[in-house]
Amino acid sequence: MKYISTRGQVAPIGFIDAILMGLADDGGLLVPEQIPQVSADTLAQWQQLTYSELALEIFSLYVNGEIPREDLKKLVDDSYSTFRHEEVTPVHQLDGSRYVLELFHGPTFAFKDVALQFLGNLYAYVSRKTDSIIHILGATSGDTGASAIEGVRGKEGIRICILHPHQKVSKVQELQMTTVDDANVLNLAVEGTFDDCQRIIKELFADVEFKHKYHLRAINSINIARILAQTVYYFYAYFQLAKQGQANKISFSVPTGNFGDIFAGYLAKKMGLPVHKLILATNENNILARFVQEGVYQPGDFRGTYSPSMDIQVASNFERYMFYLYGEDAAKVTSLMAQFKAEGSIVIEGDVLKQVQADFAAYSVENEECLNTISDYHAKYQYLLDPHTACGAAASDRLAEDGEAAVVLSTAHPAKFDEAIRLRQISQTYPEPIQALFDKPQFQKVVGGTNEEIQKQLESFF
Ligand SMILES: Cc1ncc(COP(=O)(O)O)c(C=O)c1O
Ligand SMILES: N[C@@H](CCOP(=O)(O)O)C(=O)O
Repeated sequence: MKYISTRGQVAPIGFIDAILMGLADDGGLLVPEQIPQVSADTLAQWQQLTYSELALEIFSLYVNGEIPREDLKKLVDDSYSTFRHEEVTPVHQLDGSRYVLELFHGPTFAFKDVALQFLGNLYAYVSRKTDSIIHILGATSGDTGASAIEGVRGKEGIRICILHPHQKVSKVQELQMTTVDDANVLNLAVEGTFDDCQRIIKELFADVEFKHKYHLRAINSINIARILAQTVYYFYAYFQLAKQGQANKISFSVPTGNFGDIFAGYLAKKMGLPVHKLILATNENNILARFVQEGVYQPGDFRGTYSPSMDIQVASNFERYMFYLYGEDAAKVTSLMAQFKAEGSIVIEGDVLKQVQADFAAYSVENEECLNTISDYHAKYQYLLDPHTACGAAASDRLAEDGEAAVVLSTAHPAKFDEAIRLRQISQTYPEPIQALFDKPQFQKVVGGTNEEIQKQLESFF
């Protein structure tokens, strides 16, 4: 298995090189040269596996022997032993057709832990085996940062710098990142939005000389390892429902911002997982929902919402989807991305738009509807949704079809977003690790949003 760039200007590289490269050196995103196909027989065999066993099988398809199987098994076992639930990502049934796939049982109470516990251990492994310097640079709207820091804090040979939008993440998210006192962690609070943070890091990664000089590595979903690790829970959830005889028509509703999580579902489907429908749920920052509905990909005005981790306009993984939508035509992707840079929009129509609408259904959830969904589910199912998951649930309810088993991906624990929950007079008890954060000192630098300023910070930290 080799990895190629969506822009076609990187010679095929192996798994470890792809992880280390992060953003492709030609500015594109890395994808597998061929998507491995999983047969019906293999699916049947995988159905009885534990989460870790399943992850090992799926990763093996992509690692292709570059990491000995026993080492890969240890990496996987170590990564998922930190989860509080023995099933890692359990499926919770709400009623006869509604399910919640709980992805928040990892150390930082968000779905990011599923991939970032693994990627943190993988980086430590690669650093030991290949003597590579690992200097991680990431951007976060709140969850990736906390989770990535947790994955590598205190690890020898690794340093991590995370940019987050100053005062635009929840209090718990901010505390999770900034109360970490390990010397290998630097938190920069940027005066701007998540899109500013993401643009800055992408521009720094695209400066290949700077990237190589400072050994910059990615932990965002531009790194293909993130996507691969996130495919596993789609398979796992499918198997849990199949055991209940619910495998005929399964839809997944995915709270979406950077398009990484739902792209992992798309990849799982391309591998052969029988997914009926992928529902793309956005908040009021609804560029992606508008794209699916109307074929226009064009950022609107930034909206601060109750689901701040999805307050994203320009979605990283959109480019990976374009690559497959246009039949793996790297030249077409390159020209579309150049057009987006120059004109600020991409418009598609006709059969291509029909294909998008066959691949995804989409719905954007307004602030009030998000809160209503939290109240409704709490009253009806005695189940507390976080506001991101509530967007997924609202979209799922809106687009559900008869005879469908509807799985909503629960991407965060409600305790991370108590600001929104309190607006509906619902009180919750914080889990102990979250409560403990409020007594700790914080470490962060507030910085302006210019590349030069960030570059200077990195030069003195790395
Ligand atoms: C809680 C939560 N839900 C949903 C999302 C959106 O996921 P993605 O960016 O992969 O689309 C994020 C951020 O990534 C998040 O932190
Ligand atoms: N919502 C994310 C934004 C970054 O997304 P990623 O999946 O590319 O890391 C966050 O919480 O930081």
